[in-house]
Amino acid sequence: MKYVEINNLYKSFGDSVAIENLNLSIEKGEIFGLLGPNGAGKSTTINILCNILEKDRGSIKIDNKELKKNDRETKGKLGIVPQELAIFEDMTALENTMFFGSLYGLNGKDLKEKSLKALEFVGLENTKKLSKTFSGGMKRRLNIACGIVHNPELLILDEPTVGIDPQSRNHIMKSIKTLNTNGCTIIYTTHYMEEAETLCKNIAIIDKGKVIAKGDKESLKSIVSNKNKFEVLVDDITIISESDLIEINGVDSVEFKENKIYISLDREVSSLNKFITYISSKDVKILDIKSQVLTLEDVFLNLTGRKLRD
Ligand SMILES: Nc1ncnc2c1ncn2[C@@H]1O[C@H](COP(=O)(O)OP(=O)(O)OP(=O)(O)O)[C@@H](O)[C@H]1O
Repeated sequence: MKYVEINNLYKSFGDSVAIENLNLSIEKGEIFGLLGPNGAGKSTTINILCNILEKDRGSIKIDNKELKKNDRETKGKLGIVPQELAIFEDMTALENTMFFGSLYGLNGKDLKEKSLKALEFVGLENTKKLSKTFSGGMKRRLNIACGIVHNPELLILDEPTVGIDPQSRNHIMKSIKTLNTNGCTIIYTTHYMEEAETLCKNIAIIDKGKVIAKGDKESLKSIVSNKNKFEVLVDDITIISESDLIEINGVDSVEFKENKIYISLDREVSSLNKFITYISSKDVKILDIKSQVLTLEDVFLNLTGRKLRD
């Protein structure tokens, strides 16, 4: 079931077009990745989704309802974790989450309980200090707690891991997975393709305000190639026959160099197992396998001639 439907969304700032007839649909319960380089239009798209910015034209439906200004019911279903930290530095973590919870209409015991739960979720439940004393990663985690305090059905995260240490990054990635497992639909914008690969099932790659490719990871990669390539180091290559290998279903090409086999396999056929079984049957030891599996970076490079990150 579709939870978010964006049709022909258009937004310009003066002469500069930020979003040009963007179409996206996001399924209920998925983590959807919006991947693109700086200036691609990710923040503009999600700021329109959250009613922070007004669109020029196009339509947005959330949970089958056209998004309108000041729609309290839809607002209550959304949680936003903005790219710029939206926390009050002179308040504690709990004061922050309680403030944001109250904006969503929570109050009394419910507000305190949900605020504490959100802090526990991001691992900040025992922090009593003012937020200005927090590390960058802790501030980012608090930013997330403020966005989830009211248990949103749809959580939109705008580059939530920019400029933080690997430990906080891992914590955030894990939290997002758990939120999703608990039923929250998530839109995750990033220019880190590794994050999109790890978290998201479906991804839209945007560039210069346009969707240049969308689909699940495998279909995006098949834009570039439908082959996976491996470099396999063996202890004795002389026992192996190139013609036997090429006979294996799904093997596209084979090349021998010194004690290495360079093999290209059809992505749709699981032939790696058969290849390994063949090598083992010859009593040859595999010393190392290096995968040259395609990444979303390759897809972006192929489509635009540029890298995601300069
Ligand atoms: N308030 C604004 N006024 C003028 N131009 C803007 C404004 N906001 C965004 N833009 C322009 O719109 C385009 C899309 O910007 P946007 O911030 O949506 O990109 P992004 O993909 O989120 O990039 P980043 O990762 O750098 O935030 C850019 O060319 C940007 O300069």
